[in-house]
Amino acid sequence: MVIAGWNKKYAMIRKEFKYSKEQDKESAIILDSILRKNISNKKIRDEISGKTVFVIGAGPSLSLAIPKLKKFKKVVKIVADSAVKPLIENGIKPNIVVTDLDGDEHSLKKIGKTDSIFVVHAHGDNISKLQLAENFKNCIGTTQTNPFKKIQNFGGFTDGDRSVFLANHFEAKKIILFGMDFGKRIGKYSQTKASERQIKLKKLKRAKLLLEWLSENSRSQLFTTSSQINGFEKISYNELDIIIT
Ligand SMILES: Nc1ncnc2c1ncn2[C@@H]1O[C@H](COP(=O)(O)OP(=O)(O)OP(=O)(O)O)[C@@H](O)[C@H]1O
Ligand SMILES: Nc1nc2c(c(=O)[nH]1)N=C(CO)CN2
Ligand SMILES: [Mg+2]
Repeated sequence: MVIAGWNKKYAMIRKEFKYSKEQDKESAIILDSILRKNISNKKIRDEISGKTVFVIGAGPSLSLAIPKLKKFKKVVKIVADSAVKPLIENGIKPNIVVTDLDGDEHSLKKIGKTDSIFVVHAHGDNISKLQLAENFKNCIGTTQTNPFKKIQNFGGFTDGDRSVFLANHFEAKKIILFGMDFGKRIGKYSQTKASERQIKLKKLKRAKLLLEWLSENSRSQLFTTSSQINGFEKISYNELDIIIT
């Protein structure tokens, strides 16, 4: 089931970014046809339900977070797109990758061969990239329109906030954010082209508002090590040992 109120949020996003519902649907249909061996939700639920999970984005604070993250080998890490590359370069393995396939292709393909679970998002502007999903051993597909066949909708917009909506959907006990700064600076690890900076900043603004909206009804405990988000408790890296228990 789609999170209550999502369709209204999606209508606002379509209006703000001038997206076409028809193209979003078309993309989802193509992804559905590509996902011949999509995995069951049980696998992903087992990773998340009742657990503390980290959601890792590609904001400026990711550089500071990486040395801290190395300590927490056993904590489930849900990693948004461009954050995958710097993490694997530092020996940190994502358990779940949330991507609309515009992160570093080489890193996505490399991790796609392992047992990490991929949550691939189809939208009207990534149709040409969907074929990449064939490289992922464990993969599920998502859309921002209505779910159908193998394609699901857990809510959310950018890869980072969609990771939080995913963790919320599968009832994580605690969700702790890293590299999720939003604000006016795009992180150096983000694969954003110069021509897309303005639109990216607008997307980040929308993503933050969606997380604040989610926090109003979430049953997960929400924390952030990055900049302040209403509804999330701001914590320091020193507090992690206590909070993850
Ligand atoms: N200041 C920031 N700069 C970059 N990413 C950020 C920032 N703050 C939060 N994030 C989160 O990190 C995620 C991963 O960053 P990345 O640059 O890969 O995004 P992206 O792949 O372009 O995202 P999307 O495709 O969803 O727009 C973003 O989806 C966003 O939610
Ligand atoms: N149609 C469309 N949908 C999206 C897009 C986008 O560029 N086009 N980008 C997203 C996150 O970056 C999420 N959803
Ligand atoms: Mg992306």
